[in-house]
Amino acid sequence: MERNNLFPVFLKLESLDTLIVGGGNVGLEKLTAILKSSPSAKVTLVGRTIQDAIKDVAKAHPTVKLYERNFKLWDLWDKDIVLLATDNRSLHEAIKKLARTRRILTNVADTPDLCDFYLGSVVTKGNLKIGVSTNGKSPTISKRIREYLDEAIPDNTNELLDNMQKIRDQIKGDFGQKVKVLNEITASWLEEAAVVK
Ligand SMILES: C[C@@]1(CC(=O)O)C2=NC(=C\c3[nH]c(c(CCC(=O)O)c3CC(=O)O)Cc3[nH]c(c(CC(=O)O)c3CCC(=O)O)/C=C3\N/C(=C\2)[C@@H](CCC(=O)O)[C@]3(C)CC(=O)O)/[C@H]1CCC(=O)O
Ligand SMILES: NC(=O)c1ccc[n+]([C@@H]2O[C@H](COP(=O)([O-])OP(=O)(O)OC[C@H]3O[C@@H](n4cnc5c(N)ncnc54)[C@H](O)[C@@H]3O)[C@@H](O)[C@H]2O)c1
Repeated sequence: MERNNLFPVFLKLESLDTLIVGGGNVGLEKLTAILKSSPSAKVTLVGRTIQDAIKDVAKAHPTVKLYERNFKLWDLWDKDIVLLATDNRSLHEAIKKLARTRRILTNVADTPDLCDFYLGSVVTKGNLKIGVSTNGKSPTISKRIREYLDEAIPDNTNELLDNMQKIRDQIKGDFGQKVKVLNEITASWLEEAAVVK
């Protein structure tokens, strides 16, 4: 069976610098996806033209900066992550090459072959976050799995995490003992979840 070899990570976009090139529908989609998970992400968006909807989003998010002009080489200089969302494929190929020489991780809209990483569908319940990837096979199925998990995972999951954190801070003893206790008290949670299922 084929398998998904992508390595998932959860980025702290408040302390990284992200560049989006393109101020159209796809630029808006990428910006919205980022801010939904990370409302204080530091994002610079450069677009020859920028949709009003993007301008509205930027007004509500002070960490988003907009530049209504063509992409310039120096836009890459202080960036960690780049998302390309223009309607110009050869521009995307050229920027991707430049970004690679600077070791900047790049996502290229509609061009999985040029992507260093993909965005995923995201389920969030308080501190719990689940990222879904179909390896680029079907973004629609990613979305459906997100909807399924969103329904299936109880809204009070964050209380469970808060309680576990308290218990984790209170348990004394060596590391091995602590891990044993934490596993024992959560074993029943898994059984209960199985019963509900
Ligand atoms: C998760 C999400 C995040 C986001 O981007 O916001 C995302 N796509 C979403 C939705 C979505 N995108 C598209 C449709 C229309 C139906 C369809 O085409 O299938 C729908 C569904 C809808 O909107 O209902 C069009 C599309 N997308 C890609 C291509 C190109 C290609 O596959 O070649 C085309 C064809 C364009 C064309 O043909 O013109 C490629 C990618 N899209 C990915 C992510 C990456 C793989 C994720 C994975 O592994 O599953 C990857 C590889 C790159 C990337 O973008 O990082 C978001 C779900 C949000 C949610 O949870 O609601
Ligand atoms: N809109 C969608 O949902 C969708 C779906 C599938 C595929 N696509 C494809 O994705 C691409 C982008 O789609 P879109 O709807 O966002 O297009 P769009 O025309 O709305 O936006 C393109 C953006 O790129 C900007 N741009 C072009 N050249 C630039 C440059 N040199 N520097 C800076 N900005 C520049 C434009 O000013 C504009 O803001 C297209 O190739 C489209 O075919 C879009």
